[in-house]
Amino acid sequence: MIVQVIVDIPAAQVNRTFDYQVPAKWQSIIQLGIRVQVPFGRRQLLGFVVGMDDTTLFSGELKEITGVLDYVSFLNPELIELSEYLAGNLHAFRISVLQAMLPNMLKVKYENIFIINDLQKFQTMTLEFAEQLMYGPEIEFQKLTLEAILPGQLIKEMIQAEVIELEYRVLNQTTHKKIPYLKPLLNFEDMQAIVEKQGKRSPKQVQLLTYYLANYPLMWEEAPLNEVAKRSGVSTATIKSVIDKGWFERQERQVYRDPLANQERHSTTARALLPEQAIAFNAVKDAITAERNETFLLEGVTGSGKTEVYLQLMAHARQRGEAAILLVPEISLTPQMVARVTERFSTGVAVLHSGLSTSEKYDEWRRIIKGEATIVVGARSSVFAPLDKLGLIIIDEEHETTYKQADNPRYHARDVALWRCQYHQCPLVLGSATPSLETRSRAEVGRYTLLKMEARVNQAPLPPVEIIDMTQMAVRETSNEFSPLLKEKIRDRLEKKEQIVLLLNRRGYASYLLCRECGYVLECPRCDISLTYHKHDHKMKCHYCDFQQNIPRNCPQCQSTHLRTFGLGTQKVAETLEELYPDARVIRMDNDTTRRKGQHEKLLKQFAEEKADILLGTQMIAKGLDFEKVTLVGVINADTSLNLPDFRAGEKTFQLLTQVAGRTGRGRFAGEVLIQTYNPEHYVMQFAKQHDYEKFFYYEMKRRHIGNYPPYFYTTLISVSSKNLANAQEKIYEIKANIYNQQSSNSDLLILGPSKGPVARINEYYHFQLMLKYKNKKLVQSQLNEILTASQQDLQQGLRVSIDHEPLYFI
Ligand SMILES: Nc1ncnc2c1ncn2[C@@H]1O[C@H](COP(=O)(O)OP(=O)(O)OP(=O)(O)O)[C@@H](O)[C@H]1O
Ligand SMILES: [Zn+2]
Ligand SMILES: [Zn+2]
Repeated sequence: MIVQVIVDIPAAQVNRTFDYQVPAKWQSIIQLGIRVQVPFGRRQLLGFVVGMDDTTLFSGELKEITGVLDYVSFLNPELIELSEYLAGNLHAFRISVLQAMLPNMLKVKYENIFIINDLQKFQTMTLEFAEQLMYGPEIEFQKLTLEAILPGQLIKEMIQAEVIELEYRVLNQTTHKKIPYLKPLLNFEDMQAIVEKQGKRSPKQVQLLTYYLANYPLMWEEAPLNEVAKRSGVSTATIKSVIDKGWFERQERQVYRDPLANQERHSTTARALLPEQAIAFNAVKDAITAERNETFLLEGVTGSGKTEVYLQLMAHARQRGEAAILLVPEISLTPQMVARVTERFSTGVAVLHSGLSTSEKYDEWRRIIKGEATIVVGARSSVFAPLDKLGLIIIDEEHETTYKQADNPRYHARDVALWRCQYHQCPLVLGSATPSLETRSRAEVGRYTLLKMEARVNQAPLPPVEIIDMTQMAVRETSNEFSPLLKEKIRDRLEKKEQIVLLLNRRGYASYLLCRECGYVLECPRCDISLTYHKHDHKMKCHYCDFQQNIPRNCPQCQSTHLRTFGLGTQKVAETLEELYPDARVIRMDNDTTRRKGQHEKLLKQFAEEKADILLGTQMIAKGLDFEKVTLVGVINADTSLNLPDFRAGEKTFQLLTQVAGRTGRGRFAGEVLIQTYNPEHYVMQFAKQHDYEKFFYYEMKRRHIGNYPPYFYTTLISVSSKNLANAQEKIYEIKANIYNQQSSNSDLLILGPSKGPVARINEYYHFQLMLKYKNKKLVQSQLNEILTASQQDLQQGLRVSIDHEPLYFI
């Protein structure tokens, strides 16, 4: 048997498969996607099995693999095929793509252990090898495989029969969580007899036995020890004493860590769909039933009930025995969405997100692999969930930039989903109130099917939006950030005991330190950008490289003591609110207050329970929230994100404003929105005022057409960075010249730059970039391949070269 292996080094020379022989002892356990150890030159490397065959095209003598690392594969044949497609399409190394598909667990250091679940069976099955075999309740993986004491086939059989189980153990932490269980060893009559005999002695033990007798036969099998203690009202010491007496037995049981354990769950059932919901539901349902690969854009205004449509579609797929993936932008920001899914489906849901510990995440993946979870909810990387029978993928808030990975491999979850749905011949649903221009324009030309939901579930109109012209305000004298109208409306809602959401647009915005004498702005010594003031620890920090320093007493340039912080932070706004409305209860939500795990959920829960009047936050409060009592939304500064050097600045600002405006008027109470801006006439403000995504879309499309931007052109950003300014500069010009030489007379390829990145120097690295815009992917294919191939060599010369297709971030 011959295996094709991708070795674990991201480099052009090894960006292909290598063939190896498999010794007989391992042949029965080789599967696609498992990791093996192979000799490579003088080294031993890790690699992934991506193909199996009986023959090879290699003419020399093949080497043999030297070890097997997995018995369970986290990659199925589909994902292996996908990795090849993605690597080619993204100009990334195949190994980087494979790595991105795996749960983090397999990327950290770990040891492999077999747990023996059934000692008796294990002993019987391994009888003939008993002499060589040393083991306790666990057995080292190495013993069984690398030293090949047991035949692979036997190991496989024992795994299948669940006699043994493979566990990856990170450092010293157990991955399978165990909890103690208690099991009575006495029967009913014996227990009764003991209680009678004991009389007044050992009252606590009697209390425990009486509890068992009273609840017979409940919990007599075995029950969690802590639960027994709690219910019967005895201490764990008492339980220990009855175990010592031989009346009870203590057992260890493996449990899956439940990431949702601390949330209350009510169960819900499908609601009767409203007419627009029903039309959308039926269209997608038909595609699921017909096993048709069709992509739908579900363009539904905020509060139109998209989630209910998702839930019923997932239920339909499950009924047919198929799995479904629901992608959300960021799980910690959308606890309500996760709750809705788990409330609807009581079992078989896996929730994956970055907030989970490595082990928790691993548990969830194992449930997916074993087919125990067929509905997967998660952020970007969940699109790789190894489900075998996919019936549906849904991407909620499809316009969100978090769906694109910011570093290598720079994949977009939407492209991955398109590929997987085609593979499985199933539909893809892209949902949003404000779709990305790319998606909406594909619906325009019929490549995607457009489904619209224009009415809100509560049958109420979208809330009226008022634009407040901040240039008209006597700003200099009013010392705060609130216009008189916004102040008045806040007071009004506080009096009525209704709730308020206030957005501070922090995108592209920070507070900095300025000398009022000479105008000096404190900058990062390693990056060409000003340092940001952090109030909570009173430090100046760089947002690019983590540099930090104390606030200087004197200006480094003129020694003056007149240094002042400028700019608006949530902390400062919260202070102003406190001055203006001393009795109002304010929740502040930003990176500082939500750093700790679970903090998002906690703050949102407080707000939901009306333990606060005002929710003040950055963009993290803009989406997904569904609170009936919110009747006022205020945007404190709408403009900051408009001024970014990014052709999508208008689109992103419009999406943000529309999403946050949608947080009000969702229930029985009417809502209202105030947007403070210094650009009241700007088209983004005007269309946001009208809640008119469609008009915005056509207008923005015209601008993109004139500027030759996506979706009319494909874009690729090539960046070069180096500590040496001249080298970086030289390299970027060389790349440009190469592309230009081969394509000089082509009007379908435009090259912008080279230019310095928006921040010219980050962490001592100088950045230069080149933007390619083209109509046909073939135009640049070979040049991009060349750049990738050379990148390893460049790296050795201190040059980092990267290729980013359809960049969403400009750094
Ligand atoms: N068919 C229905 N009957 C009754 N209530 C419904 C129905 N569908 C949805 N709802 C309720 O309407 C509210 C709004 O729905 P949902 O949050 O799904 O809207 P959405 O379109 O996802 O909004 P957004 O884009 O603003 O997050 C929710 O409270 C939901 O429970
Ligand atoms: Zn810095
Ligand atoms: Zn100064």
